[in-house]
Amino acid sequence: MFKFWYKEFPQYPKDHEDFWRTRLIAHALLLCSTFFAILTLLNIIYFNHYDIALLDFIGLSASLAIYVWFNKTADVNKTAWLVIAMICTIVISFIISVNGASYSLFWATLIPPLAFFLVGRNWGSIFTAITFTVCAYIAYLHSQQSLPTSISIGAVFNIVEVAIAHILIFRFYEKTRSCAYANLAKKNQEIKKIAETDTLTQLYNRDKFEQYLLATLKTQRPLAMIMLDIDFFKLINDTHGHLIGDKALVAVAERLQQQLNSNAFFARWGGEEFVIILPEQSLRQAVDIAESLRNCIASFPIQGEQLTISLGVTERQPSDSIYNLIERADKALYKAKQQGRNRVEVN
Ligand SMILES: Nc1nc2c(ncn2[C@@H]2O[C@H](COP(=O)(O)OP(=O)(O)OP(=O)(O)O)[C@@H](O)[C@H]2O)c(=O)[nH]1
Repeated sequence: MFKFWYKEFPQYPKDHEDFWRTRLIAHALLLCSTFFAILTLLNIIYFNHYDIALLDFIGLSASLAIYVWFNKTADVNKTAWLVIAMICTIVISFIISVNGASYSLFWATLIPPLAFFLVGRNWGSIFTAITFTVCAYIAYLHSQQSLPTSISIGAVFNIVEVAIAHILIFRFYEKTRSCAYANLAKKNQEIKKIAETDTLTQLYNRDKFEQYLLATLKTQRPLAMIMLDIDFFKLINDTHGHLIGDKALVAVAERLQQQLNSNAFFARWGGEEFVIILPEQSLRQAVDIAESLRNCIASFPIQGEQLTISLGVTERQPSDSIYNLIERADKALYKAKQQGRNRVEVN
């Protein structure tokens, strides 16, 4: 039973902004259902108020239906709206049904924290204003009609002041919370980018490449891989120095990137070696792409030197692990180097 109510939503992990919202929705719906179930039974068995029992039963069915829908769709935003609308209706109808008895007005104080957290600061302000306006209006009617449980006109002003204070405090609180989450999400994005990017070329780095390849291999879809290396790169460093060598590496990476289409996953393997994953491509197609890459480097000088690259190509076999695949591409590259460089070889 509790597993059902406290279902984990994998799309909202602990560091996700909506993690605690999913918890609050589950708790609110659990409380509403329990509350309505008890009231339905009490009204049938103890008070014999069948019409009120029917309303409570409708409340019970609504909270259960919302929960089932929430479990199915995991749509936090829409469910948050349904929950806050339901709870506001319950609170307002309770206040009206007991003709604004002073104890009932305290229940209105539940609305600001719930509404601000569930539907944000603008709608939170509106829900709070509506609920407290109803309270103030009822208090005002009492003062006009001089009912036995009459609330003074001063109480009306107090309710309005409390409403404004609630709105201001909860707006501030909600703004602080949402800004903190937005900053955290931005920083997490930046850290993720740094962790997966090669600082020199701005391509993906080897860690990211291995993660990507591992995930792609799990899909059982065809793919081809190219491993390439700049020929005699040591000479560039020795002749022009490492800074020019760095510039040449960046220029090679940019030129190759321009040649590849957006489906290709291009990463720096390390040093002057690069790797490319070509999803949904056969060996034949990958060899054509490798030839076009070889050509685009060999056609124009870079940093005043005519560079060339050697490339090894392989395609995925059904039983491949990440290591088999890399090993075959590496062997093909070794063959290209052995056979004279500036060429494409297959394994
Ligand atoms: N400038 C610069 N050089 C690098 C970088 N990473 C590796 N290298 C250099 O790349 C060179 C690679 O040399 P080798 O492994 O001997 O290979 P090569 O000279 O390219 O010869 P072949 O691969 O056999 O064609 C070394 O001089 C490394 O210092 C880098 O980030 N920047």
